[in-house]
Amino acid sequence: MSAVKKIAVLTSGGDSQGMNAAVRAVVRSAIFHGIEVYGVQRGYQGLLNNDIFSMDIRSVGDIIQRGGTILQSARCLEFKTLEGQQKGAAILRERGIDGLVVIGGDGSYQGAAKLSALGIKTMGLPGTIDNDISFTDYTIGFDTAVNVVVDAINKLRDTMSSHERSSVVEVMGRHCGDIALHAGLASGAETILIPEVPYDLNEVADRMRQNFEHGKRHSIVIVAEGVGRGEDVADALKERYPSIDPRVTVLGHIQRGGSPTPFDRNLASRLGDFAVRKLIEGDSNKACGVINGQLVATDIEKVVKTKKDFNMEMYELAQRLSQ
Ligand SMILES: Nc1ncnc2c1ncn2[C@@H]1O[C@H](COP(=O)(O)OP(=O)(O)O)[C@@H](O)[C@H]1O
Ligand SMILES: O=P(O)(O)OC[C@H]1O[C@](O)(COP(=O)(O)O)[C@@H](O)[C@@H]1O
Ligand SMILES: [Mg+2]
Repeated sequence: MSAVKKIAVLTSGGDSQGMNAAVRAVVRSAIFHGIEVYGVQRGYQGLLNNDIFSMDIRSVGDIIQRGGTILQSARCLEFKTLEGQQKGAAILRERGIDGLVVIGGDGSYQGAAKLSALGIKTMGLPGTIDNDISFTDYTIGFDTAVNVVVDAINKLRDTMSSHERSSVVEVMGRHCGDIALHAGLASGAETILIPEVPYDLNEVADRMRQNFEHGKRHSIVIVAEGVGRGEDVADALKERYPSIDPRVTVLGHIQRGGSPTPFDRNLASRLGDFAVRKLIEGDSNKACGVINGQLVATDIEKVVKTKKDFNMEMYELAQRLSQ
């Protein structure tokens, strides 16, 4: 006997590649288990607007390969208030919807926790490119975003080496350096500036000068947006070492677009199905993730309170290899 009869799914916060694959998995897994499933348009904003529609097997056809989210996403201030949350829970209850899968980041998770306290069974799926969610090794969209960054840096390397120039590349990651770190190691960047590790621009400039003196004619500096603007880092480096004259590239929202990698599609598919099975078992207020390849469900409060471990070993390796 399933603990839920009708469930809904929404995507919220910054979108990420693979959200569609997750929506597809939720819808098809629910239908497979004989549960009715609804889509909520535009995250919590759509919930408050009662923008909810019935979904079937075909409504998620031909989306596994598409970036963005067919359900669209939004940020909704009203939902941060108790009145907003009560209104959302009442709308779901009136429709007989007793379970909700929320695909989003830490903010969206907190909304899911509030709904759970109001009697709606909720499951969170980590949909964000930042990889800033604890109790999961990876978030849906992170792998694709890293691929976008590495692809861009490959292109930059071509022109930078032709002109013996340095490049400062600003990447996303509001409070988390994972995109910068993973893309930095994979693309052989000389310098990776991230919020988790303090840095000294004098040292960075000195290192670039030493490298130049030892025959290195171009270099890549990756700056996670959580550290500051790439433009400011470039100005500061030029001030300290005028002959560098770096060019700045801000990758911006390009990193949130494009077809999800097979890794992200598979992660999303596994997590979407897992969330539905957890709801069927009667579980609620959980964040679904994958740790060492195993699917796990952790209390949302614990997840939002815990800062994700930073991989210092990987950071040090990137430094050692980029002499
Ligand atoms: N503390 C909270 N309580 C209830 N809802 C919240 C809370 N924080 C965020 N939300 C909802 O989740 C939405 C997305 O959160 P946000 O932090 O912008 O993105 P993300 O989920 O990607 O971290 C917010 O616009 C809001 O509607
Ligand atoms: O889409 P916006 O509002 O410009 O937000 C940009 C932010 O969203 C992200 O892409 C993803 O962050 P969230 O998952 O928390 O929404 C960050 O890397 C970036 O700082
Ligand atoms: Mg967030």
